[in-house]
Amino acid sequence: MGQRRSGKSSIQKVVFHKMPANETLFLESTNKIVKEDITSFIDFQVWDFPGQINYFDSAYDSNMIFGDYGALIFVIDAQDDYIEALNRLHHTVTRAYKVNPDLSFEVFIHKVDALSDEYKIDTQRDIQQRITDELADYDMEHVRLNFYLTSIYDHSIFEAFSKVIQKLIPQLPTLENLLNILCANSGIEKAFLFDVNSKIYIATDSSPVDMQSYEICSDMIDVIVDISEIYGRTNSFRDDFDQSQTDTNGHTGDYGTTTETANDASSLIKLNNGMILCLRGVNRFLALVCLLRSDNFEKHGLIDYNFQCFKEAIADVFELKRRNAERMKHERMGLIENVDDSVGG
Ligand SMILES: Nc1nc2c(ncn2[C@@H]2O[C@H](COP(=O)(O)OP(=O)(O)OP(=O)(O)O)[C@@H](O)[C@H]2O)c(=O)[nH]1
Repeated sequence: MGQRRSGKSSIQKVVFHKMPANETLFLESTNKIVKEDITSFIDFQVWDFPGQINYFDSAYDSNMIFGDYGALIFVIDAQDDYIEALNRLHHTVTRAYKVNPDLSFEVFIHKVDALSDEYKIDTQRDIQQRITDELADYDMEHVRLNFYLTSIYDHSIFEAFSKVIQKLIPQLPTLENLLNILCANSGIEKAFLFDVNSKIYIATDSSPVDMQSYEICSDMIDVIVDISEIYGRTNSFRDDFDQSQTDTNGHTGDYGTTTETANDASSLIKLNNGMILCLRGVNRFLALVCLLRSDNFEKHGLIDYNFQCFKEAIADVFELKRRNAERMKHERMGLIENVDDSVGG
């Protein structure tokens, strides 16, 4: 949500449709709610609310708008006067919180590409202060809002979206734990588990994320996708991530003739600062990208073995999730049958 022209549709197009940032200049204003299904390691929907609609109008049902959702992202154009946007944010938060207190509120202070570093920080501080004061005036200081400085012209929008999505993944602590174990036992400096389609990272190990490592790991996905689209046997690494195997060291892998090799996409890039970037396909949607010192890569047999264990553990985590979802579905159906029985009886 957010004011007109604040950049909502651009964010959606850049993150989920790979639209180059400068092409968003030609996007037309959205005039109805656009719902988009994202199919990935978890299935979710992204709704784009047109800025021109006043959804506080009694014609709109608050339960429908704020009801069953995980996160509300409010986009504020930092290059514009944001007082009106803050009023709207305040109304939105107070109304949404009443309907759905579990909703996480995420504020993207957007289009910061044109602002100096100092001005960015001042803007964030000002926005944060104003909205906190306003919420406090309405006895709502306990409602937590998270703030991000974003732009579609750099990686910040992917980083912010990653953090929003991570909060919606119940398995996050398990994934982080697995990454920590993998890093500690393989001499890996930093590891990210990426959703290949959107370049959102769904988990990372607990060492601090420095922007440079994140950017280079995220860029590696683009490089590999591009190379595989040109030289891979399948048409698209992204579409057929589980069927392709690329190796930038010169030899192309044996393309998934068996399911054993199906998820074995792998690639190595040696950087000239003595570090190695390593990508491994984990499943149809996910890839692990890690950064390690070249001396640690000498033990690559160990790394391969550890990685295999990691991959199996990830498969177990998602298999458990699938089985739980199925069990809940059956339980619900059982309940419905019971209700039918009792109604029929
Ligand atoms: N400089 C800069 N411009 C941006 C950024 N994101 C979006 N824009 C521009 O902002 C303008 C409006 O973007 P839209 O995505 O159409 O805005 P919207 O919020 O969806 O607007 P409505 O559909 O009217 O609600 C476009 O010209 C984009 O190119 C950004 O990060 N930086």
